[in-house]
Amino acid sequence: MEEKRHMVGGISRKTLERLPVYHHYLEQKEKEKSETISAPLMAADLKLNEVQVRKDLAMVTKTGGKPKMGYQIRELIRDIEEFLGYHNTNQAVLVGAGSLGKALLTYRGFEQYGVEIVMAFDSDGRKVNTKIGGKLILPFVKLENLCQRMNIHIGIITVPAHSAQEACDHLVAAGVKAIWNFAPIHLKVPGHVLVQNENMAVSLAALSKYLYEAEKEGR
Ligand SMILES: NC(=O)c1ccc[n+]([C@@H]2O[C@H](COP(=O)([O-])OP(=O)(O)OC[C@H]3O[C@@H](n4cnc5c(N)ncnc54)[C@H](O)[C@@H]3O)[C@@H](O)[C@H]2O)c1
Repeated sequence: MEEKRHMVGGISRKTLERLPVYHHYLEQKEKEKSETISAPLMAADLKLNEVQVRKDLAMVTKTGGKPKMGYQIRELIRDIEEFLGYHNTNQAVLVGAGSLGKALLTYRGFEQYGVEIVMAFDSDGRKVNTKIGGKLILPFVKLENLCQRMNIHIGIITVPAHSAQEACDHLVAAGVKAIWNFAPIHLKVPGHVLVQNENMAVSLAALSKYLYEAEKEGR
């Protein structure tokens, strides 16, 4: 079961998490007017293992790299987008239109990754029927019915930790299959539902530890 949680559609989460990194890097290279890229250069720039990069790219691209020339950047970008489903737009709803929810609702970049937040739900009557980033905030009690009717498959949780499981249960009951969770809590979901946790504390802990070690070593 634990093993299954590390896999998404037969691919390891770690691999899946590297693909958007490659995508972003390649877009940057394209902006700099590069047309081709080699696996060793990508690996060195991204501080990754070269064999790993080659393996990941072999999984997403049909064309493969050419000796000396490497990969065509445009083709590689297109292949990664196709692999990750960036071209199929999935509608998402957000639960909890507070500070973080507001930031996500006003961010325009998610559509590039195939996700469109269509509306939000909140239990605070003062927020209901207002709009944030052009998206309507609806009463939490309407979540199940509306998500079911609209066939929504992605739910974003930005409520306080103590309300997150409740929000999650309603999303799952409404037919949501993938949850992007920002609340610092482990959510219990049925086996067919994928939870992607965004835990900023983990990233901050890594930064703190790095600085602590660097100070100890006098770097
Ligand atoms: N703000 C950040 O930068 C940040 C960063 C990392 C993680 N988080 C996490 O994200 C979550 C939200 O943080 P925030 O700072 O935006 O909080 P917030 O208090 O500003 O917003 C929470 C919102 O959720 C609503 N809400 C509460 N219970 C609800 C329920 N049962 N159903 C529907 N709506 C409900 C509230 O009315 C409020 O609008 C928290 O779990 C927090 O730990 C926040």
